[in-house]
Amino acid sequence: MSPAVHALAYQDARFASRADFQLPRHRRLELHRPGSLSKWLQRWCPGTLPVTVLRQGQCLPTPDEARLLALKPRERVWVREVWLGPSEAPWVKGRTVTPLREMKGRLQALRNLGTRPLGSVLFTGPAWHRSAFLVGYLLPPDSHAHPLPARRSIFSHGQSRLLVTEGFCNAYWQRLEAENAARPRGLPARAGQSASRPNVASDHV
Ligand SMILES: C=C(O[C@@H]1C=C(C(=O)O)C=C[C@H]1O)C(=O)O
Repeated sequence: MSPAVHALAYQDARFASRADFQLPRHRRLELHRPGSLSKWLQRWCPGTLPVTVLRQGQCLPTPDEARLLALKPRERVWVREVWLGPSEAPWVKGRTVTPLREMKGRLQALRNLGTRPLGSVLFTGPAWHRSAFLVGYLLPPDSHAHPLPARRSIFSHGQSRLLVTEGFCNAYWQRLEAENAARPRGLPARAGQSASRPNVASDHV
């Protein structure tokens, strides 16, 4: 699957936290992995983690984002959409949304992130508070693309909030499951193994 197909398929995908959410237990647990996801993915890359920026800039939020961030009607946000992992078969689709009016001070630096992963800002320097994960699916507007198991949480610091949504592609599950199968029994990959700062809080999004 080329990134272009992915980009079209999952742009502005709706997040659905569904009552019929069904995943094998190990995948469900994986969605709650604490710490920096980009750092976790980094171990699969010999050099730097490939980050493909699909778009970055101002737009209107999706209805579910507006609701979660309690935005005013038609209030604009700054959005960044990326693929993390090899461009021919990316592992994770990331979408970060912050209300424009909250994009002050240190958050201005987000505009210059480029292909550095967001995790390099969120998990180093001053502590961000991270809400508990909401898990579900990313439902693409294009019905030919399949839903991705996904999670989202809000990072907050002072008056600033970032809603980060991460959708996990087949290539991610395949790689992880191959790795687990190769590991001696009783030694599962430990949640938070790669976390520089767990940064997990108890309140729900
Ligand atoms: C939130 C993190 O950042 C990751 C990096 C992103 C980016 O560079 O835009 C987006 C989503 C995340 O998966 C993380 O590393 O945990």
